[in-house]
Amino acid sequence: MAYTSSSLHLHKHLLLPKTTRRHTNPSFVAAAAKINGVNGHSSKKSPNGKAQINGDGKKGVNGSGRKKAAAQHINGNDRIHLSVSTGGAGGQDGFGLRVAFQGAPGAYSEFAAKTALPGCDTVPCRAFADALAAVDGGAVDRAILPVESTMEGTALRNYDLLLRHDLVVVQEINLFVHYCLLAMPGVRAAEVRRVISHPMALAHCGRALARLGVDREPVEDTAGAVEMLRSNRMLDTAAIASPRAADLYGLDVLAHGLQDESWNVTRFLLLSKPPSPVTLPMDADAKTSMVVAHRGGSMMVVLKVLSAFSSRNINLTKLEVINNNDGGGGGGGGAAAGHPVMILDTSARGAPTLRAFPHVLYVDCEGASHDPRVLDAIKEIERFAVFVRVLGCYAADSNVYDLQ
Ligand SMILES: O=C(O)C(=O)Cc1ccccc1
Repeated sequence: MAYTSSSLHLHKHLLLPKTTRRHTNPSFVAAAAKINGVNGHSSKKSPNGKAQINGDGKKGVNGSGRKKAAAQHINGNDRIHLSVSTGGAGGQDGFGLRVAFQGAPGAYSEFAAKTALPGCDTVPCRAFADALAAVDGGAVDRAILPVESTMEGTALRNYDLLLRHDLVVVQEINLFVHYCLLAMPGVRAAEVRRVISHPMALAHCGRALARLGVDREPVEDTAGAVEMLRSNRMLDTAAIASPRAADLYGLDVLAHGLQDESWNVTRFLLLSKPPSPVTLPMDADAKTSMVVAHRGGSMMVVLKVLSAFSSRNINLTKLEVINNNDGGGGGGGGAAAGHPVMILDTSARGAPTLRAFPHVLYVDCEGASHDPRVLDAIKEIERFAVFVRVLGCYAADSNVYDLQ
């Protein structure tokens, strides 16, 4: 992406306040662990009443409300898995829904989809753009998209894709991403010359790969890398993917926990065609995501946006500043010549139009989009912004779900 951005929020303590971490094993039976302290290092174990991940897509496979306890050790953090009950991460099962994801079966995005809607049927797509086109065109009911990670901040390319479509955010899912190094059965670590994976996975494991002294090659997705190893019987190449992918494709795990940071969480958004098919429970904590386009002078605009929310006591969970061509000095992360952000404007009567904006903010706030305080804040922002589009209003979920 040619433009630059600066993330004012995406550090782990702001991304995931008061985190509850929930574990799902490959058959999606969940257990939960509550981590007090946000970075996973100081995990104070505390029982948590309920977790909500269903079995492997079949009704009634898990134990409703049954409590379980177990301990495991990853990256030096002891955690306790506590309880199991029905329902997806957002309390929905998703039976009968088709969810498009990018990658081959076993990709992290597929796990995220199954965590959100355990009963859904997942539909693999070659590219994220294909997944979004599938939901836009009505071929599937939802698409799942990774939009930010604790290690790399906002996935700007995926935000770009999201903004070009008339889709709404219906759910958020935070997934703990645990990377393994996988190879064909019998291959030893010393024989590996090259590692293939999704670019994000390669970036997240940069230090480990440098230590191994191997070449890196990006491919479409983590599970696709595993599939490629298997079908081409590659003996000098390893893939970075999940332990679940190792099981699924019958590969050996050469190393666990390859990520450079032990706390590696990716946030995914579940998207649907508007209007949102999800009704928020009355007592749900909600979040609203929006994009704000403005004329430049980012820092002043940022201050005004902050004031619109803070004067109404509304908390922000994300504020990302994008500037592409203001010649340097636009604030945030600086500026660089590049392409404007293309946003589909669905507000006007008639066909939605794709509009180009050089200065954009991505904002997530606490509260529902119909909450009078949030509505007022948006009205205030509209007085100085060029364009505001609400991307969705959904239940806030600060849990971090974990594959075992
Ligand atoms: O390649 C995958 O498995 C994906 O789903 C994309 C991805 C890659 C790394 C972290 C999170 C999502």
